[in-house]
Amino acid sequence: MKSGKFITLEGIDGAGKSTQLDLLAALLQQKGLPVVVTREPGGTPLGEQLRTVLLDQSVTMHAETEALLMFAARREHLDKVIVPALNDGSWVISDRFTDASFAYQGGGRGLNWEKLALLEQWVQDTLQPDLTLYFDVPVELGQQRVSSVKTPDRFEQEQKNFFQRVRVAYLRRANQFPARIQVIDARQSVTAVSAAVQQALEKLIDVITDE
Ligand SMILES: Nc1ncnc2c1ncn2[C@@H]1O[C@H](COP(=O)(O)OP(=O)(O)O)[C@@H](O)[C@H]1O
Ligand SMILES: Cc1cn([C@H]2C[C@H](O)[C@@H](COP(=O)(O)OP(=O)(O)O)O2)c(=O)[nH]c1=O
Repeated sequence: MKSGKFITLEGIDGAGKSTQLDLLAALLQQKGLPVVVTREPGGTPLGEQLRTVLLDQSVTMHAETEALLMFAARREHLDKVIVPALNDGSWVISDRFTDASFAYQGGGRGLNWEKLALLEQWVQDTLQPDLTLYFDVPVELGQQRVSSVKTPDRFEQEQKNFFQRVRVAYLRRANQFPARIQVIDARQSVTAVSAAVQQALEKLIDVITDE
C-alpha cells in the first residue's frame, strides 16, 4: 500500500526545475523525511538507456515511437523505483513525469491527446502524483537560460514555436487538474521560486496532517 508521497516537477527546458529539485530535496531531508530523487525519461538502468536514445540529436524517430518509448521507460520506472519507494513510505521527487508527455509529445509534436491518455491509463492505472509543480516561464527566458548551459539535446534544439506549443499544453494540463498541478511563476529569482515551492509543500503537508 502506498504510504509515501509523489511529487513531480515540470516545465519547459530552462524553467529552473533541476535547480528547484535540489532545493526541494534538501528541504524534505531537513524535515527528516525519507527522499528518493529520480527523473524521466530515466530513473532505471533500462530507462537511462532509453533516455540516451531519446535525447540523442543524431537519432530520428516517428513521434508515436517517441511517445511509446517515454511510456515504456515510465512503466519500468514505476515498477522498479516509484511504486516500491512509495510503498516504503518515501517521498519520491521526479524531475518530469507524464505531464511532460502531454506537453512535449502532445503539444510539441502534435500527437493525439486521447491516445496519450490511453497510454497514461495503461501505464499508471490510478496512480497520479500527489503534487505537481509546474514552473512557468516565457519561452524566450527558458531558451536564454538553457543556451548559457550546454550543447542542446534532441528536444532543446527545437525552435521557439515548438516550446510555445509545449507551454500551452502544460497550461492546458494545469487547467484540467488544478488540485494536483500548482503553477509557479518561474520568471522570479531562485529564492522567490523556492519560497513558492515551499508554500506548496506546506499545503500538501497540511492536507496529509488533516487526513
Ligand atoms: N529563477 C532563476 N533565475 C535565474 N536563473 C535561473 C533560475 N533558475 C535556474 N536558473 C539557471 O538557469 C539554468 C537552467 O536551470 P535548470 O534548473 O537546469 O533548468 P531546467 O532543469 O528546468 O532545464 C541554470 O544555469 C540555472 O542556474
Ligand atoms: C519525461 C519526458 C521528457 N521529455 C523531454 C523533455 C526534455 O527536453 C527531455 C529531457 O528532460 P530533462 O531531464 O529536463 O533534460 P535536461 O536534463 O537537459 O534539463 O525529455 C519528453 O519529451 N516527454 C516526456 O514524457
